[in-house]
Amino acid sequence: MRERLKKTMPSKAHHEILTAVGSICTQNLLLPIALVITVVGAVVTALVPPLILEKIVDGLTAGNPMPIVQAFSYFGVTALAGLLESTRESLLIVFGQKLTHGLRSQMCEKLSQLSADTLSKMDAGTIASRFVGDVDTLETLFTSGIISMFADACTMIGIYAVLWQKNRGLAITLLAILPLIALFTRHVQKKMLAAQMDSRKAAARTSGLVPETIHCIRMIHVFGKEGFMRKRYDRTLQEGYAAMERTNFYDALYSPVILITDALVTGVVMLLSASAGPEVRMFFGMSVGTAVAVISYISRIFSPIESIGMEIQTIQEALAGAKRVGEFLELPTRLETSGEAGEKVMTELGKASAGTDSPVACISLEDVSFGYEEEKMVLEHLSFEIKTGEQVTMTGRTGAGKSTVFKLLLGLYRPQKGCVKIYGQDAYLLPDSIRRCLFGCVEQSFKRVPGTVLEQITLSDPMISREDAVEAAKLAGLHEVIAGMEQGYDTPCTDALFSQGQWQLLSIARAVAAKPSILLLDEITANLDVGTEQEVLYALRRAGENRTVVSISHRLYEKMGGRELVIG
Ligand SMILES: Nc1ncnc2c1ncn2[C@@H]1O[C@H](COP(=O)(O)OP(=O)(O)OP(=O)(O)O)[C@@H](O)[C@H]1O
Repeated sequence: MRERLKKTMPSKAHHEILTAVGSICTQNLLLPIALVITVVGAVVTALVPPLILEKIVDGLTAGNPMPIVQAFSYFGVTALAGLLESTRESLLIVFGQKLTHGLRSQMCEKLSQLSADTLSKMDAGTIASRFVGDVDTLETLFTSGIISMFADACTMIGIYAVLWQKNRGLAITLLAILPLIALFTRHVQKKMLAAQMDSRKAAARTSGLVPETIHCIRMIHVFGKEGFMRKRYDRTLQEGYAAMERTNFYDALYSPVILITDALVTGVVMLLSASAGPEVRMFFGMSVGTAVAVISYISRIFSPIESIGMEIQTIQEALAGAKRVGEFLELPTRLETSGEAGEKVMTELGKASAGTDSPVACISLEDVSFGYEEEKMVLEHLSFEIKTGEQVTMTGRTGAGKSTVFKLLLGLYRPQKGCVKIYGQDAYLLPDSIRRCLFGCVEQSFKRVPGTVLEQITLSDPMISREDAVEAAKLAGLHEVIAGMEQGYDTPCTDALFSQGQWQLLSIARAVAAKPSILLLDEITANLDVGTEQEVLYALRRAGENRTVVSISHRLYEKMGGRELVIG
């Protein structure tokens, strides 16, 4: 199994998972200790009842009276074995829950550390399936998979040791059969892994289609693409069913083969033990009591093998999920941010707002070259400076990289060459808290978050008070509209609440609520008619006072005023 684990998981992903599980175990140290005690205890106590039964039956066949103490101890040990087993199951559930909770917390932390570059290459469905299905299968790997398999292996070894003492002929027969069963098990294991991997891939594709469909639902209806989408769903679902059927086939094949072998071995051993030949009896002969115990043990040695077959399926499925969680945990994170750079920016910002002359430009790009992919550069050798309080409009052909410049200013990406500086510090290294004080962004369309109108403006940031939000809405010219609603700022936000222009005003309110010193405006009037555009421009003029404003606009340069900066 370890070999399989190595083959199916790249070593670094493997290491990430083991580290995560290790730290969860260390935080809840008592739990794994109690688990080991109950697992071993359940295995040992389960071995004892057939031995007591053997003594009772041998005594009875010798004509002795029923030994009450032995009868009670038989029931007592059987009850204890059951109790330990159910305690083990309960502890496994608690352990599994701690594991999923701990893993999801670590994954959430990882998600917040991922760079925009990494995130933009992943689709929402893939990330969601890592957090939901894959983590659940990882829980199964440790609870119903590895731990159960360990318990079953201990049971098998224990039973084999007892059988070796009781009936050497049977022990040797089993020794000959077990490698064949192991080979058969391994064959089934390989086939199942392949089917499970296909099944998980198909499941991930199907779950990725759901958010994609919701995102594009209007376009799908407008262009009548329902049939096309249905066929895509059908295709991935069919792939999933086919892979699942292959898994079910091997699952259905495995159990009967093991059960038939169990029956055959029991029958043959009983026939041989009843054989008249003294050589055969030397190996297979036994008392009636031993025969009762041996029958009980034979069925018990086969049932863990059968369970191991079931556990193979669980482990195969879980390994595929574990591999994906491990790959997620090893994704490259953003570079560490620098508190020192943040402090320096705040000092310069203080000087700038006090009107003190500073040699440091608010924004500077120094010979910047950047491409989302190494071989396809979007910006090459770009240099410019923007001073505090300047109003700059970036123009240039479509695809020249204007929006990309914004992403670099926001520190979402780092250029391959050159440096992007905000008040003299590398934009990529600025802590998020500083970035929120520095930048307010307005995009072409408003990105609504679940919640009230107030939450659209504050984004639940504890640093932005209700008063700040109201002030921001007044500046954007939207206060009267919001105040006129029945629940005012506490109105739950829906798509129908505002018109296109009003959404953009709300976007301006969101951008200025944290009182940033720089406003970044990306084609914010692109979707508006002339009347609404005018209204948004008035709001922008108010919002832009005493701020550095950098806007992207194909057609508004004349209306926005300020300096033109041609990109590309
Ligand atoms: N996340 C991304 N991954 C890969 N390539 C991207 C990504 N975002 C943008 N690009 C590419 O970068 C180039 C510049 O895009 P960008 O949006 O910066 O241009 P733009 O000047 O703002 O264009 P427009 O005026 O049409 O909005 C385009 O070729 C685009 O395909």
